Amino acid sequence: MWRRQQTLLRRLPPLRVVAQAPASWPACRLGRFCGSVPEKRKGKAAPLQARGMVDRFRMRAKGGDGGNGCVSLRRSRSNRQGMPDGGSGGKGGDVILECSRSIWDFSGLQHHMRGGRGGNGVSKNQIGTRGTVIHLVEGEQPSLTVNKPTRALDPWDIPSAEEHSSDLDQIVNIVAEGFDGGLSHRHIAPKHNTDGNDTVKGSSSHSEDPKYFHTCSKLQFSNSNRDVRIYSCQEGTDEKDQTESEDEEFWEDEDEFDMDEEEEEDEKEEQDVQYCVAEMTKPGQRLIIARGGKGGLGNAFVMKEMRPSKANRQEKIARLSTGQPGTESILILELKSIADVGLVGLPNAGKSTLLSALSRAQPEIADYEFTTLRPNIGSLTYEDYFSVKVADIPGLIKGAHENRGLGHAFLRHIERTKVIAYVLDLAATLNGRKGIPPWEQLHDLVTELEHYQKGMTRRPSLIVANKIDEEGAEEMYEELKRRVQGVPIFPVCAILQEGVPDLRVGLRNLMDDSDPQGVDFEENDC
Ligand SMILES: Nc1nc2c(ncn2[C@@H]2O[C@H](COP(=O)(O)OP(=O)(O)OP(=O)(O)O)[C@@H](O)[C@H]2O)c(=O)[nH]1
Repeated sequence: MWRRQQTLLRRLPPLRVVAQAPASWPACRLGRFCGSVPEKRKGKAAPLQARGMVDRFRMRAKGGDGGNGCVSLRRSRSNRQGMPDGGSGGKGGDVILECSRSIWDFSGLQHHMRGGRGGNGVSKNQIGTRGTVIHLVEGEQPSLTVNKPTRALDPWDIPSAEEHSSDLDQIVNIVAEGFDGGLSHRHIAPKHNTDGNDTVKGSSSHSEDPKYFHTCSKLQFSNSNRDVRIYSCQEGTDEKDQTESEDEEFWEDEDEFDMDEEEEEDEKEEQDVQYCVAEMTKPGQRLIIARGGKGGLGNAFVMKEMRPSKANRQEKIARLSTGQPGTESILILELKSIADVGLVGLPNAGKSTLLSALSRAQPEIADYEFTTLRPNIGSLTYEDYFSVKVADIPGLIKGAHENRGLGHAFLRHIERTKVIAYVLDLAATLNGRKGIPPWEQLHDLVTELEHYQKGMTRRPSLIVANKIDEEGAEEMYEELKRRVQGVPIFPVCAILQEGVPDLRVGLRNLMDDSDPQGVDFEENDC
């Protein structure tokens, strides 16, 4: 078994952890293709992948095939004909998706996941042995108890843009709770999550059974505060040669399922995707994404339990001894932040500076556009220990919905925020700069958000009029107040942290506010 693990390890590339990773990636949305594997299309690289962060990922999972039952006779002096003693084959391994705090993004994930094949039955009534594991991260130790959340790597510990989390997130061990996402089965009912916290619930599955995880090593590719880990476990050790050849076939498909092609294929197949079939938001949640096939029956079992007639005995034994194939599914994994407040602004407006002023986050700040290439999340804690998560997403530009700039790629991270804070640069047109006036910035931002999701701008919002320290900014601020109504406007100098305490109060008020309130400004004003 050890040799086999080594073989598999060699074949799998080591998993990477993205060191400069965002802190909080709570929800993972899964979509399942109900159609067949898409036709190969060569071409452009996926834009997000090119930028380093993988927050959308397509993968194919295949449960391990069940091992074959053994046909064997034990002969003795007293029984020359022999007694059937062939053991049944082991069940193929399931491929399980697990939500974990230590995953940053999908960059360490394999596009193909396959559960191990169940071991073939052997003579003397032994069933296929249990326990071969596919490791996803090099160097992790096998664990006997994986049915609880693990904290192998705390995202807050990784030096990057995120700060130390002060909120005491409850680590809820939902542990599968009979969690059968049913993804590996024929029918999947789309799940509509309303509160962003619920998850798929279902009937019982193996994952409840501690036995099932026996000798299953959990190893993770990593992501975040809420994240996803995939591992595969197997009941039954297979016979080396047989499995290896099957594995090779599976990995060979990799070319046909190339990462570069996936993003563009997504567009083509939009109509085939069942969106949001499951959401994983709490550490420890597990989802079986492909089930291992049942093992074939050994002749000892068939003879004892089924007592086939002499006439069809051989045929029946042969038929029942074949292990069943594992199921297969193709999924899209998508990361979504669950921040409370989303900072939205044009590039260079000072969002990252503001995030670092509001919280202890230390995102990259520079005097050029698109410094922020991935969302950063900071935690804002009040005196009464009320905590608010603030997400700073890469700058939006006009036409983002037509995929200009970083496009809509990151907007999904603020899709669930309760409050939107529009960060406007008061100094964009001052001192000879050729920027956009703040009210036009706001107009562009609102337009882009509405393009992304209708009604998005109706949620509680405020405006951060940043760079009030610049010469002429006061006048711009007055003009902005005149043109924009309906939302509070906070003059701020993020760099000197001026106006930040008031802004904190304003954000808190909006968090407590139950009445939706959006930006309201005269069209002809902008
Ligand atoms: N004068 C002044 N400059 C500021 C203020 N806040 C931010 N800046 C500067 O504005 C520039 C852009 O700041 P960032 O925080 O990187 O802006 P951003 O919106 O995150 O930019 P992107 O990453 O491109 O989206 C930096 O040079 C900051 O020093 C402010 O209150 N006053």
